[in-house]
Amino acid sequence: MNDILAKILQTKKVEVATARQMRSESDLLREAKSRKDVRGFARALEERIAKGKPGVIAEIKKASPSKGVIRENFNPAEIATAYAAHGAACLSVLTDVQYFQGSYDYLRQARAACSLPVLRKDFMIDPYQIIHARAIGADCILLIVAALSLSQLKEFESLAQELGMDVLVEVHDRAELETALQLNTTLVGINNRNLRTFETSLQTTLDLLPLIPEGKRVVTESGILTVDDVTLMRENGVNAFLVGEAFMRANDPGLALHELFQAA
Ligand SMILES: O=C(O)c1ccccc1NCC(=O)[C@H](O)[C@H](O)COP(=O)(O)O
Repeated sequence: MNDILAKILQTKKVEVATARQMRSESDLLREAKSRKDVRGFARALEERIAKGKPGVIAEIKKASPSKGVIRENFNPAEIATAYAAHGAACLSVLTDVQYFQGSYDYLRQARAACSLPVLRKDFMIDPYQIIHARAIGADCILLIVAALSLSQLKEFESLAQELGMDVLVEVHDRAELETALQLNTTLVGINNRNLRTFETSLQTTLDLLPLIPEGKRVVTESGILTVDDVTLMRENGVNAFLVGEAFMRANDPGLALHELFQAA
């Protein structure tokens, strides 16, 4: 097994320790709290879905551990503008540098280019990163159950919500889902990709769906590549999607979004 997740989490520890030396948490918190520009992430998804449309979280990702470099011609502001013009509800921007070739600046640039709410897609292991997410403009953070204890999940969720952000809690199996359901957030991401083996199957979403209570919003994540994939999910009552690679490989990511979801 290639335990990339363990390696990523180790890198994050070093990253956070270094960042703390450069800037204190209390200083960063002042900046995060002074921003009054949170955009409602969950609300934007719900508004689309209430109109009978799919709620698409369109991802901006240059590279990934499973695929290497996905997109050479990479301009986050242009991509964000194209996604917004073609009906995305929200954006997801990878900010991890080492494994995804992401950047905080990419998040800033994408958010400044449109009015969509933005998910900071990263590996949260420390409150410092959550405060930092808001300081750079994020409207939502990702909490990966496989990476955190229940007490960390609850602490990080509270902090994010205090700062006005939404939380997308991500699971891959039944045990993780049981943990995730102990949080307040309505947004439950089912990652079809096993983060340790990279194996991706939409069956993961279909298997966990019946275990999700009313009031939660399921977001199917990873491996949505074709119109048939979207149709399968919609037929099973899944209305929120997080899609990266299918758009990032296209010449025109906005057009790719339109083509993938126009019939849905
Ligand atoms: O994408 C990877 O290789 C990966 C490896 C390890 C941890 C996370 C990883 N990806 C993050 C994601 O969850 C995806 O970027 C996101 O769900 C979109 O997936 P896709 O549409 O398949 O690009």
